[in-house]
Amino acid sequence: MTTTASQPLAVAAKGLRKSYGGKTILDGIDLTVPAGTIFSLLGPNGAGKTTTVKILSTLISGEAHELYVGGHDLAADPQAVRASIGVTGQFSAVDGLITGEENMLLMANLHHLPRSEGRRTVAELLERFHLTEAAKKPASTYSGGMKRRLDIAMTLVGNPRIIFLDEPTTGLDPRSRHNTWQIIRELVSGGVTVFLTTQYLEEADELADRIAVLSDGKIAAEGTADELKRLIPGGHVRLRFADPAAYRSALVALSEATADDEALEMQGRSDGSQRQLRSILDWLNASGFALREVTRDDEALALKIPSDGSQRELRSILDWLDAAGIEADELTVHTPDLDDVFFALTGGLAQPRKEAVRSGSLREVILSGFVR
Ligand SMILES: Nc1ncnc2c1ncn2[C@@H]1O[C@H](COP(=O)(O)OP(=O)(O)OP(=O)(O)O)[C@@H](O)[C@H]1O
Repeated sequence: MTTTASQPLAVAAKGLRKSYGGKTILDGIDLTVPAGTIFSLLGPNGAGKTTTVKILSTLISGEAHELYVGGHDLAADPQAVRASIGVTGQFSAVDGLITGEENMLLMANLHHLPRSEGRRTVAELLERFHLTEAAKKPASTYSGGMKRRLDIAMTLVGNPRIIFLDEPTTGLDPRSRHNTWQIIRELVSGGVTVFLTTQYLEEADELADRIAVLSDGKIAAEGTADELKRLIPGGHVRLRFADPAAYRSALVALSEATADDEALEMQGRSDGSQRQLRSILDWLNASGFALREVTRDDEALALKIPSDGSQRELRSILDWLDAAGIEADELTVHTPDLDDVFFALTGGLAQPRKEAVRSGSLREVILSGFVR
């Protein structure tokens, strides 16, 4: 299997391209999926997710500088790739006219499993996917969730090490969706690699070790859910004060830090020591902190400070509070959710922010007369 320095790779693609009639669908994308992990390809309708899955699972051809699946060179040995993967597409492979068990046995035949081994595997999988009771009923009588479970169970008959799940929970109710997530987690804990496409950001957030956002035929961003959330503005640290005096002190400390050194000297302020002010200014410089974007919530006695929530930034905020002798009663880190990331990266409209925080620059705060 292809490996990085640390881990074998289930999928390694470099410069993957696909065009239909002169229209570029995939514009040279790179994908790296370590074995035994869940990788999610996220993108809006028509982004090229299914096309990617189809190429990686040998259903259609694509061009690439390098394309390995399950350690096999896809161009040189597609048969070996097929033997190591399972695919569950958007459109179910389940035949409604025959029973669930018959659907499974058909798959066992397709995989040339000996009869007794086929029966044993099918019985085990039906049991594992809670379909034993319904096994003898026509699949057309199954609910959407049962059909999806049967579909995934059918994919597992050949014991694949890599599974491609193309939008596996589209159209499922929340309970069935959670059941499917549980199944996916169990698969991965058994060592299987899952390559998942989805339009549900929550799904990628829940399941994926790594996420790639596909937009306009390119990977717009890739990383863990947390890394992606830090890529876009919107993250902040919220400081809440129980004591109105402490809240005002924090505002005063910040407001003094907005004034430049000269102005401070001209003001001859006496309620903040030079050392304190210096430490605040140092902190602001060190953290690259955009002071004008601090917002306040007078009712909640809370300040919202833009931050990526990283350890470094949290430390500098705490250092600043210490240096200014201010004690906040609560410090919470808010990162944007994947919805924000998705809209920002795929060019959609940004979601309205969720918190109802009165905003205004600190200068506006001061000018409004709140801090005297
Ligand atoms: N056989 C084909 N011939 C021409 N164009 C195609 C073909 N298959 C896909 N496309 C086009 O390629 C683009 C990507 O399609 P694809 O199905 O990969 O997107 P997707 O990200 O899976 O979208 P969805 O979430 O809607 O399933 C779309 O514009 C689609 O119309």
